[in-house]
Amino acid sequence: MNLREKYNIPANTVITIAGTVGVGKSTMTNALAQALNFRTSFEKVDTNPYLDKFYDDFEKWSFHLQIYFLAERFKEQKRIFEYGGGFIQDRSIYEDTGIFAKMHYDKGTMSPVDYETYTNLFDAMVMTPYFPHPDLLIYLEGPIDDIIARIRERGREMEQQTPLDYWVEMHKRYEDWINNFNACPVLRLDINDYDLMENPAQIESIVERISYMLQQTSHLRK
Ligand SMILES: Nc1ncnc2c1ncn2[C@@H]1O[C@H](COP(=O)(O)OP(=O)(O)O)[C@@H](O)[C@H]1O
Ligand SMILES: Nc1ncnc2c1ncn2[C@H]1C[C@H](O)[C@@H](COP(=O)(O)O)O1
Repeated sequence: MNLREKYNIPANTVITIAGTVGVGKSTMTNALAQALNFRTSFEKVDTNPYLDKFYDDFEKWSFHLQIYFLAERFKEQKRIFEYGGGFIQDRSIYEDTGIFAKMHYDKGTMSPVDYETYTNLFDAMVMTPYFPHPDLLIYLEGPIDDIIARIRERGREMEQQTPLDYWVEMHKRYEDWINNFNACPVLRLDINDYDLMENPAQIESIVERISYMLQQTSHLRK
């Protein structure tokens, strides 16, 4: 019996993993997908044609990058729907607008007119009754110093050149964002309470908590 069956997790469940850059979303996505025998939906960083340019010049490329991410995530949403669920998704679509687009607008690196065009498009595509929300959002959180250490350790060139203030600001915004998030149920995990790299078997206790949350919120999906 696999963990999905053991903990009664429906085969069509869709779980999205949220949290700031470097917190461990991809690592968690892989571990959970393997434990539950689910498919994965990843952000494609290496093939993103705007990401490097964006880190070089936020002002010039913010709008292009947000439109690109929106299109990519929407295509992934369609793929998940077509398979009938059973997915772990690395990063939620809600973070694009709630964190990234808003932060760049507030900081002046996305113009008001671009921000309005983007949020209008986002709301028309996503915040409608026709858009299926995930069954659960797992929010990964932890101290900023640990997260910066992970960004360094991963070593993506464009992220190394970005001022530390950028990650600090993002970390703060994430805390405010998650405290007000209500598009779907949320399970919060502190990265210092588990270590999937040192101890992969800990995934079972996370699956158990997921199962509990899904049972507590099952009335919302009927
Ligand atoms: N439990 C952990 N302990 C130490 N390092 C970790 C842990 N989980 C992830 N990492 C490392 O942190 C970095 C960022 O993790 P990643 O899963 O790519 O984050 P994200 O997808 O949120 O950006 C990677 O180098 C990864 O190997
Ligand atoms: N919507 C976004 N706007 C700007 N930058 C973004 C957005 N979504 C992801 N990113 C960046 C942040 C990281 O450099 C990479 C991948 O994110 P990660 O959290 O490491 O999976 O893309």
